[in-house]
Amino acid sequence: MAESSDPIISVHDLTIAFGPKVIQQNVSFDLKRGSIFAVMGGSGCGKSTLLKSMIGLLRPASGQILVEGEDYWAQNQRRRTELNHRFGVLFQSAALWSSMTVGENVALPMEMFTPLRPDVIRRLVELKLGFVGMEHAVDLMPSEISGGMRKRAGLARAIALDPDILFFDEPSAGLDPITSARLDDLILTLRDGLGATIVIVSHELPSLFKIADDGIFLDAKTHTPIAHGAPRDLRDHSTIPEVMAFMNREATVQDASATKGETHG
Ligand SMILES: Nc1ncnc2c1ncn2[C@@H]1O[C@H](COP(=O)(O)OP(=O)(O)OP(=O)(O)O)[C@@H](O)[C@H]1O
Repeated sequence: MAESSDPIISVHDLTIAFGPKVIQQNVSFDLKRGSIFAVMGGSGCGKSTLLKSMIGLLRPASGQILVEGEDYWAQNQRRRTELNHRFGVLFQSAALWSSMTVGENVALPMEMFTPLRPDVIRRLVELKLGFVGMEHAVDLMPSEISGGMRKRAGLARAIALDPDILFFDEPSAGLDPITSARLDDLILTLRDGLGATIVIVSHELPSLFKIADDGIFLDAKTHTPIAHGAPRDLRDHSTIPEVMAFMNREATVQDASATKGETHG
């Protein structure tokens, strides 16, 4: 892990849009090296879309994403692909190839992007699966393992190329609370053990309070971030009604217009 205090990624005045439909604008934040950064906000506010623009799947309408000072979207495709090797991604579904064993899934990025010999790859696959406690599942098919195990296998694949920045989109979706808590511990281990920097999109507030030390809150109504900070700090100290309601799981936003809208009998 580099010792520099410079941000590993800086997002500057980003606008993300689908054609004329602006999803979020004026998005700016620094991703501190070694942090676990939460992208928060209600359904449809643009969390996954922001993630997509950070991992190279969606070109922003304007603004910059600097990866250690290098303007990601100003690079040609070849350079962007090189930068992508620094990124590990785990989507909600874990997205394992169903026709390949767990081990083959983890091996795939190494086969595609490294010149390593098959026996070396096999050893590395065992190491990666060992890291997530899945070494016994190397020869199983994805259909033979549970949802939590699939997530862990997806994690092993996400770290196949030793990325230093990991992106997780709803990693605990569909998991029971205990499996979800174990995944939190694994994410902390990835940060502390491998020195990775992690960006996480999640609605799981207990998980965010436990693991995230920074974040951004995207507002669906105004299409712009309305708060920055660690989820637990936003929960305890934010005075913004939308943020307070979200962080404290309140069904209604406590503001003047909401109170006015209440009817009694
Ligand atoms: N390919 C697309 N074309 C047009 N609009 C899209 C596309 N993908 C997503 N959107 C829209 O962009 C907005 C943001 O979607 P996104 O999936 O990023 O939200 P989210 O905050 O991740 O939501 P959730 O928490 O429900 O997963 C939504 O209004 C969605 O309908």
